[in-house]
Amino acid sequence: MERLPLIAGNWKMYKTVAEALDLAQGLAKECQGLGDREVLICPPFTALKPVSEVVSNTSIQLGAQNCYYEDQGAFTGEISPLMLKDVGCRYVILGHSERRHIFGETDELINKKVAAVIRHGLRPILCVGERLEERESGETFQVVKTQIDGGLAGLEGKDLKDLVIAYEPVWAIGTGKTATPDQAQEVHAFIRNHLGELFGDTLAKGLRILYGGSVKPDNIDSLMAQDDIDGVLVGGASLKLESFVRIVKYQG
Ligand SMILES: O=C(CO)COP(=O)(O)O
Repeated sequence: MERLPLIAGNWKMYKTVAEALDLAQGLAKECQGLGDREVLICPPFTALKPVSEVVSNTSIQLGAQNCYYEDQGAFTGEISPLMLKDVGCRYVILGHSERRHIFGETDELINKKVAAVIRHGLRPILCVGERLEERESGETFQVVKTQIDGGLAGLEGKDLKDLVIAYEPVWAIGTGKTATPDQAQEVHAFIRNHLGELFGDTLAKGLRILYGGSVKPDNIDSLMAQDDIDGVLVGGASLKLESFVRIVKYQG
């Protein structure tokens, strides 16, 4: 099944509104006419609305980096899926390893967020990935399986047609150590196979699985050449116009 490649930038806690607008405007110009891939940017909450105005008439999609699972209420400091939709978001990154490990998010909490995002017609990007010590002790597949089973608990195949999974080995994030294309492909194939066991092969073959962790202009082409790598989730290299444009315009 044809899967439209998705090249996503996770801007993390970087960029003022003025800086975000500047980058979004540059990207809008550079990404014209790219019909065979989808480009997504995920700015911080404060820049979503202004950036949305820049990208709304372009092919660039807008996403958020997190959200809460209730629609509204006394949840100081939180943002709901409803609010994200209101400012033009189509995607929401959930369960990023920084949310799991710095902010203590559990599979159970992430599962509630995934369900809420789907309920509102937004597309979740569920992040999974092992830590270095887990890889070294041979637990990679088990960790990834547990995160997928936990994150998708209670959901049915019919809810998941717009689900995106991002495999981001924690040891490769922000470290300059990319998983080799073969290492990434091995885990992506495992994830697709496991999704097939849970929801059937037809669905699993249509879902996009992104790789994240030190994706750069010099490794994008070999990553995208792998059968089960359907796109990337880029941190550091998505913050500069030149490097992100090179990644968006991967050869393959
Ligand atoms: O966490 C990431 C994307 O979500 C990856 O970050 P880096 O590309 O900076 O390693």
